[in-house]
Amino acid sequence: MGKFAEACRHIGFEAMFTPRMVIAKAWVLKKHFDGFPKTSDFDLKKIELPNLKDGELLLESVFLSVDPYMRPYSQRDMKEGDIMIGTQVARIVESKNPAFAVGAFVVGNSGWRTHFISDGKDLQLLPSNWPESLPRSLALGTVGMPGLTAYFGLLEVCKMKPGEIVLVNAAAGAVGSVVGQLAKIGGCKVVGCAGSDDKVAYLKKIGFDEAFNYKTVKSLDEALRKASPDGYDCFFDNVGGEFASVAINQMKKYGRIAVCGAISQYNDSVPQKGPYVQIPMIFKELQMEGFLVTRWKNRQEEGVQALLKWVVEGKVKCHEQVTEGFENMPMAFIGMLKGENLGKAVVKV
Ligand SMILES: NC(=O)C1=CN([C@@H]2O[C@H](COP(=O)(O)OP(=O)(O)OC[C@H]3O[C@@H](n4cnc5c(N)ncnc54)[C@H](OP(=O)(O)O)[C@@H]3O)[C@@H](O)[C@H]2O)C=CC1
Ligand SMILES: CCCCCCCCC/C=C/C=O
Repeated sequence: MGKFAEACRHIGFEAMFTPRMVIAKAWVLKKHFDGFPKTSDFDLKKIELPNLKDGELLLESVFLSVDPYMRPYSQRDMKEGDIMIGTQVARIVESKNPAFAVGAFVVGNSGWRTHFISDGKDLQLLPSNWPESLPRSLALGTVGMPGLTAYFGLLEVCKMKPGEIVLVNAAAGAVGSVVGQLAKIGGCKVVGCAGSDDKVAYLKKIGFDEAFNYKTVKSLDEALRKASPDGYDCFFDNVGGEFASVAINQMKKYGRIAVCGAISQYNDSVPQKGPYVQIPMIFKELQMEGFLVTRWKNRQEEGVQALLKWVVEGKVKCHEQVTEGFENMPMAFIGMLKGENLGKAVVKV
């Protein structure tokens, strides 16, 4: 070590001159899921990160998202040994890119990792008007991808109009809880279904007109009819399968169904066979449209600003299920698929 570096070490400036070695932790898909994911399907790896090149930045994940799409995505698009796909809120800890300052927070799509290097192209800075008091984790939930799914799904796919009746399932989750609240803001009557009495109580607290526990009702058909004897104009379907097959028969004429998710089918090893949709589609003249939130990438700013405003004004309430510790990511993911979350499931590193 040279005299200058030695002197720096003594006065604590060593880190300024010694390139820091960062070991990132990452969760990989060890084995393709067979049915419901198990913790043994994941492996925790350590990866040594190289020094930054010009234009690059080093980021540290602060919150990571666990989302249902990861389950079908892993089956279709991942190989065993790949790092789990996912989004995080991350802090910039080192920067050789003038567009990104150290200390700023971004949303990244770098998978289940504690640290990563980026050239900035795939990063989204948190909006500059993000209030200091608002948890940054909301950028993964109500003011992020799930909130945008609710926003564009309701406006562009369901085409909801004031006075209409909206049905949403998985209603106490990240997408569903925003769907219900936006439909209320839009002047609709909202019916929500969720898988526990606590979730049902939460839905009523945040303004749903009717809510019931789909796991304990004697007949789903009767419960839907009781909640809205006139039927439904819009059905925001997060669940698919049996629920959707029953609900389609209670759509009003010219009703619109937004096929957002099919979580009841994601863990099936053998595809479900169900009743077919053609008869109600024809005689009720329904519209049923599948969508991915990414369709509205070019309107992301509009959606984020609208959601942020409603959250700041207190018109949209948020709840998060926060799991502490990066090592608990698989557990948080599995828990969310089992319905253990109220609101958005996130992991705090
Ligand atoms: N099309 C798109 O672009 C997008 C689609 N999605 C989809 O939206 C849906 C909701 O996602 P998100 O809000 O993030 O997740 P949630 O926060 O709603 O969490 C998932 C919830 O699904 C419910 N659930 C799990 N298994 C079943 C089942 N067999 N039957 C009924 N409900 C079940 C559970 O709630 P409960 O206790 O009520 O059963 C669980 O809490 C998912 O299907 C997801 O794939 C999400 C984002 C974008
Ligand atoms: C890691 C980047 C992926 C972010 C895109 C998320 C798109 C979600 C589409 C969801 C479909 C069904 O759940």
